[in-house]
Amino acid sequence: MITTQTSTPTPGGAPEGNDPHGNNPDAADKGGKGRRGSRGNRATGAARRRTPGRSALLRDILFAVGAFAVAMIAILPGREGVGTSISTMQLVASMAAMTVAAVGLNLLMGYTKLVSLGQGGFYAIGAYASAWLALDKGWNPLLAIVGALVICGVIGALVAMATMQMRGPQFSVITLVLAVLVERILNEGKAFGQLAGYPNYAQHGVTSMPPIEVFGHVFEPPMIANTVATVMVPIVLVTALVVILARNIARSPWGSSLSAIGESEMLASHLGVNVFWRKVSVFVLASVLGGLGGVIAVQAFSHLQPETFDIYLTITIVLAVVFGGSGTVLGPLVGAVAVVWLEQSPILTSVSSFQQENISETWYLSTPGLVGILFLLTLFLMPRGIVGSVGQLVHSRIRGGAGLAKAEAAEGLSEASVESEPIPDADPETPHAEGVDPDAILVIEGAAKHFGGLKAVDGMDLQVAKGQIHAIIGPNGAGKSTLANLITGVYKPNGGTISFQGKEIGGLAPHKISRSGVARTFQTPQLFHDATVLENVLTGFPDTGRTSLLAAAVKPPSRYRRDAEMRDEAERLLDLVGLADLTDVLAGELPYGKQRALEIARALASSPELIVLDEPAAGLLATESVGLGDLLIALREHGYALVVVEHHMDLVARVADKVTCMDQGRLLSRGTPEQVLSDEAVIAAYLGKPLEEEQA
Ligand SMILES: Nc1ncnc2c1ncn2[C@@H]1O[C@H](COP(=O)(O)OP(=O)(O)OP(=O)(O)O)[C@@H](O)[C@H]1O
Repeated sequence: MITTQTSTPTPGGAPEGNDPHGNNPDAADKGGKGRRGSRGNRATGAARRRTPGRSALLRDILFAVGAFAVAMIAILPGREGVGTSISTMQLVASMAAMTVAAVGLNLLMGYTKLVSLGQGGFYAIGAYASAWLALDKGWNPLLAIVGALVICGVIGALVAMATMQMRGPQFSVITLVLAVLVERILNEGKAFGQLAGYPNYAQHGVTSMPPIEVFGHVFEPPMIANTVATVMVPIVLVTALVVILARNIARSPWGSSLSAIGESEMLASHLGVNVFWRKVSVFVLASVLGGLGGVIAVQAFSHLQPETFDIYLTITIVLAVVFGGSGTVLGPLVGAVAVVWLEQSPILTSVSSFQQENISETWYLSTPGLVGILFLLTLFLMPRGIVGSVGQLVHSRIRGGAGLAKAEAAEGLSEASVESEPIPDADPETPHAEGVDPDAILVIEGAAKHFGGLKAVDGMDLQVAKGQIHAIIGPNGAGKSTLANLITGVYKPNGGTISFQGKEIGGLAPHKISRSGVARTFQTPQLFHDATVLENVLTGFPDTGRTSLLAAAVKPPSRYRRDAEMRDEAERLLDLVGLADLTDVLAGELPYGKQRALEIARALASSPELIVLDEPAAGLLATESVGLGDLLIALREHGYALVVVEHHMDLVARVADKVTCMDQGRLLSRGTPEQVLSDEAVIAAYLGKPLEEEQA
């Protein structure tokens, strides 16, 4: 699910005031000025901006304090260092190792919907590499850990770059093969102690890993009776830190970009996300966290057992994520703790014994089999996992269907809503009211797109100026959507040029075109149905594509400020399109017409210069269509250039400044709505029927 975006520093470290889309503190101030002139609750805008930042900071501090407190409480039983606490501390360490690996996998599988079955492989690489560097290469143990994590990151990057064009089963199978290969190589390769394990007394003449030593302080593992297992302190603190940083990431625009990719890669790229590199980044991050899980295991147990790193390890990590709640912040922690506890609990041992006694001594489901059954039960009975299910229950109790009722009760794209809010100018520096020179910002010359022998677009020209609504009409299959897709980068043209604000954009990736100031809406609204209306708009801000991973994880103070600004701006845009009362309603609960309005609000969040709308009136009621027309006119008056692919001629006749009619990929007619809609050739192209019949 798309999580609420919290504040974000200016992406790429650029000064915030220089954001080309105007989504910066200054822009927020502009919004603030606009609001002062308009409706009632606007006076509280500044107060609202400050409050979310403060409460978010407070929530984050509480979460961090809670995480560190739980971590320290977990190792309290080992504070005396008595022998009986060894097994408890090893259990806690196993939970910590599993949590860290599961947190990494959750970013990949839960948010990005890339189901990797290779996490156990990275766990093994982290474990073996840190042991190998420390023992065979004589590295300082701390440095060996860093080296192991770098190795995991590099291998993760190579695997990611080789597999990121794949999705679904292909990707999963390749990562599964990776996990199997890694296990065989590490367990049987001569350098790593063959089947005897590594490090291992028989093969290497050492009994255990050298413990980490920092400034003369030795971090002892929970292995020796009457010795305090001091390594447990860094283990649980690192685990808590990983959970905190992962929460920051998941709730940042960077995290939203992962959810966007999980929903639809095409949509994510139109939101300005470089999908390939974002997927590579999250895979590398997951690989490093998988490796860190293995490192923790080595530090806690001081040796490696080959049988620990079989394919069952990978399945256990996947189970931890699914059981706890895939795509939730706390799910991997809860799942890891539950699964590790269950595996080592007397319950499963008793069940195994019961099977042996009552079913067969030779055929019975051992722990992996029983955990497998648990996996299946989770998928069938609780697909959202523990945290996801509890969250859903709480959410529905709190909301009590109020959201849906609100969505049903609220008016559509009403005239009042359109007039209520001033819209930010597309470019405040440039005058663009009617009568002002409308220089074309979009210039298409000879554009062509062929699908095999079919010329979907065949030598089209088009010019669209600031503050102009240019409607594209034509019978079904004329090439209108293909032209829209050429402008927004979905297709690379086979010929011709497409320049936007003087720069050639033909053939650029959608995220680059989006970042240059072109937004779009789709024939069928592409929304995050499990996210709220407000969260959907928040994904439209350029931050989704531009926030760095480091900024997302660390969450500097500027993020809180930016978060408040974005929320303020998002609420204003929702007011503009008539959804102000539905901010907390799930997008999937909105009627179709309001989903279209929401898509427009999200498009506006990127502060575009040009918006391409693909059949925005499709599926709208007549009253909604009127409201949509009002909104389009309002957008034009504020300088946006609009390309509207549309079949509804009443809407076209009312709002368009210019109309281009296409047929069989070519220009059929162009002019004012009156000229084009009365053109004999256009009428003939619509099967000889009056245009009203075509749209019916
Ligand atoms: N990805 C594709 N692969 C093959 N052919 C395609 C593809 N996309 C569009 N076409 C074909 O290109 C032609 C133009 O399609 P396009 O969707 O652009 O028309 P349109 O004017 O938008 O039609 P409609 O009004 O029905 O949406 C059609 O013949 C269509 O079948």
